[in-house]
Amino acid sequence: MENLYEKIGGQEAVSKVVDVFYEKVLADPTVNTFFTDTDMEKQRRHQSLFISWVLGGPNQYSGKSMAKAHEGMNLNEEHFGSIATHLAAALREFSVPEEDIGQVLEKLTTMQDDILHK
Ligand code: HEM
Repeated sequence: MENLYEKIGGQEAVSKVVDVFYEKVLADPTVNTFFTDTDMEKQRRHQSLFISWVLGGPNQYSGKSMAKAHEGMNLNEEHFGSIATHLAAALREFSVPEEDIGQVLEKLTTMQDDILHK
């Protein structure tokens, strides 16, 4: 991915995107029940570092692998679609061009097999 991380505005901007993303996730009954026992502050921190790396920024994520992080959740395509849609919508709110959003979604799709049915 050409450096979308820099284009968006670095770590600070990504953190704002992630805040908006989780507002949407927590308001969505399709997926919010998975997060009832989650420490959302830690989750936002990890997700910010992870998304930064996805966008072509520094690799500072030191959390679990995607398979490990979602182990025992038995997530399906619908769950994945909701999460991806909320991330796309959050990026859109920060005026990220559709073409760039498409690239992010493509990259997330490559992780689908690691995340689902675990
Ligand atoms: C695009 C797909 C996804 C990405 C990139 C992603 C990314 C992440 C990351 C980085 C973590 C943190 C792991 C850690 O702290 O070590 C995590 C944990 C988690 N994710 Fe995902 N995730 C995705 C899809 C989903 C879906 C579809 C769901 C459920 C609907 C979900 C629910 C959770 C939950 C509940 C946690 C654990 C929170 C806890 O430790 O309590 N994720 N995910």
